[in-house]
Amino acid sequence: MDNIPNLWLKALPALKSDGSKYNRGHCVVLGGPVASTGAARLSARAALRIGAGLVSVACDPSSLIVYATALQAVMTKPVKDEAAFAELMADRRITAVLLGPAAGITARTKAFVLTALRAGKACVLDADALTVFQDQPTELFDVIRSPVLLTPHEGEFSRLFGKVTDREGDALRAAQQSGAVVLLKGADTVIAAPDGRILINRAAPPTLATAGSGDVLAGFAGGLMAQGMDVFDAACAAAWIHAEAARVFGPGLISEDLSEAVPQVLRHLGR
Ligand SMILES: NC(=O)C1=CN([C@@H]2O[C@H](COP(=O)(O)OP(=O)(O)OC[C@H]3O[C@@H](n4cnc5c(N)ncnc54)[C@H](OP(=O)(O)O)[C@@H]3O)[C@@H](O)[C@H]2O)[C@@H](O)CC1
Ligand SMILES: Nc1ncnc2c1ncn2[C@@H]1O[C@H](COP(=O)(O)OP(=O)(O)O)[C@@H](O)[C@H]1O
Repeated sequence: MDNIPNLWLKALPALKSDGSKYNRGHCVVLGGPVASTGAARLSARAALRIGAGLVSVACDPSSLIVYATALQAVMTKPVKDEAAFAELMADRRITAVLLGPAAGITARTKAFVLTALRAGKACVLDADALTVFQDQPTELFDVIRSPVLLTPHEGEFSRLFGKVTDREGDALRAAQQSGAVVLLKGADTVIAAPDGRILINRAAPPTLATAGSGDVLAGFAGGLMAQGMDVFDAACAAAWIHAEAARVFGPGLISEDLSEAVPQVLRHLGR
């Protein structure tokens, strides 16, 4: 079935007139090292634009100066090691965590993913947060109990689940195997849930084939999940809004433009 707004529009977070930023959720994005901060910044801005009340980049103290200088509404949380990240994850006001964009294929990234999952957080795992489990994917699947969204492109998908031969069947099998919602990116994006739900986001503009657009998509999903949206609905809404933002912006799109087109897309959706 095609991914159309009527399928998730009622679940899209709506503002309460007497609400505060704390009612809109807090999304934490894991930041990469000092030379690779752009991807997490794109994700964090996307999470904020889609409506999360607070967004923080959790980063190593060695890269703090870059994030702190570059970010404005997005906050920073220095975390020097796994224990500090576990302490951050114990904050019940943090309602979603996004890990992976340019995080690094390192033991630290793997440990932080496992820590967020063991804390029971709603998580979006993208890019390096998937690749770090390529030698033993069951190490990841075994700790998935909370609402989790995996957002691989075909290269990342093949590292965890094997080569893609049938995009819909493979995404569904991956969701059932991992216990997570799987969003398999591509010109047509497949979103599959462990319970058998599956939608295809068709006809996204090819202008999305640009560096960092997947980081923005992960940020949209994380921002929606932080607001309490069901993980499958959040994945479908994020994929649709991502494509629509590209359509609205038109030619010459770079990843930075996607978040800036979100207000227009939300207005058209009646938000
Ligand atoms: N601004 C920033 O800071 C940005 C930082 N970024 C960060 O860079 C890091 C590396 O991420 P990455 O995705 O570029 O590389 P990687 O994980 O090696 O996989 C690529 C290999 O997989 C394969 N492949 C198959 N199908 C594919 C497909 N549909 N789309 C893409 N690849 C596909 C293909 O193999 P081939 O088919 O060529 O043999 C290809 O060689 C990661 O941390 C990411 O977050 C980026 O987000 C960009 C913006
Ligand atoms: N030809 C295309 N047409 C439509 N959408 C595309 C096309 N190529 C890629 N995309 C979309 O662009 C995004 C690319 O994400 P990803 O591969 O993770 O890139 P990055 O790592 O640079 O962020 C995905 O949402 C994917 O579905």
